Amino acid sequence: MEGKDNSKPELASEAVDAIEKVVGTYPGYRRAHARGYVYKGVFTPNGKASTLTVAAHLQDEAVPVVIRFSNSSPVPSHPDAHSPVKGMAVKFQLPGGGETDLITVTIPLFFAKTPEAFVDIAHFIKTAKDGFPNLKELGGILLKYPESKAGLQMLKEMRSPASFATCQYYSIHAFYFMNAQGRRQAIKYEWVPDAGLSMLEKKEAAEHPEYYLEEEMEERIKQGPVGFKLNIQIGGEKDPADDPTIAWSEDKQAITVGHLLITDKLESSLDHLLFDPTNIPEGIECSNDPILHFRHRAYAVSYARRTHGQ
Ligand code: HEM
Repeated sequence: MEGKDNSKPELASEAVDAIEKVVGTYPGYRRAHARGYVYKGVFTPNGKASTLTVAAHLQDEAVPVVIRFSNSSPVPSHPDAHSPVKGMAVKFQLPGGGETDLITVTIPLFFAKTPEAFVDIAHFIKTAKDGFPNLKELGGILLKYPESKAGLQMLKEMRSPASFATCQYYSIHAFYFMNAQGRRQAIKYEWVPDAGLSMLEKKEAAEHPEYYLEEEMEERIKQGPVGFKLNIQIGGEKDPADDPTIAWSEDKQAITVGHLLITDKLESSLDHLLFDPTNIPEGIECSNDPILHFRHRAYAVSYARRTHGQ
């Protein structure tokens, strides 16, 4: 796939090495978002995306999905409250065969604009507490990468959620929808929880059991399926499609294109699934965001290591 990621081939391994250098190596685990729980469910599109894209899972047929909720920390034993940013990775089975992935997190911005900046920032981290970088140390980096300020500030202010089911999740990156006439439209994705938003104060989260989010989901699913709306934000002329450090203007209406129901937990958090943000079907294209394309390579490095006993 042609992308705007022109970074040197070895940078993907360097990025994963840099994470391992800060936090250590945990064989068999993902090098980021190490602790996660896998569920299954059904996604039902409502047809509203069909004028914008021919993507098969966004037409009118419900499709099976696998969902992995995760803590963003690269340390699998890290308590839930210590890594407030959460991930939601969804694998859709396409009608007619094949799969596509949509990976989202509870923060709308990323702190690095390029793969080189990500690796440089990772090298800048000299100490970590509980496996997490000391954000105060990152002050110097803002002089070099002023565009990182908004993302780092947001990271600092994040609170842990009451539940994986009470967060809004963002794709951060833009993608292009392509319709039957070949028209291209930049979009971003958001999962909006049926249960509404609910976050915990820092002190409150620290008083919860270490892995309260797994237990909470277990109880919640016993009461019935957990739902999310899939919304798309339509990019305007002033919304950059290739820069993950800049949020799109909030003033436009999101369009709901479908609904997800999560029904059951699947076995094993130490799963061998690979979610790849560039794994997209006909009718969707990656934007030129270099981080988006770089993730394809970095995730392959992490996947190869964790599935080969490293
Ligand atoms: C330079 C930028 C980034 C690097 C180097 C990076 C690195 C990684 C790595 C190594 C993994 C583990 C992959 C695996 O073993 O399967 C991972 C997982 C993940 N990343 Fe990133 N990441 C980056 C940016 C992002 C961004 C912008 C998002 C926002 C959506 C994101 C969200 C996630 C999520 C949700 C997972 C867990 C996926 C799963 O459940 O399998 N990452 N990342």
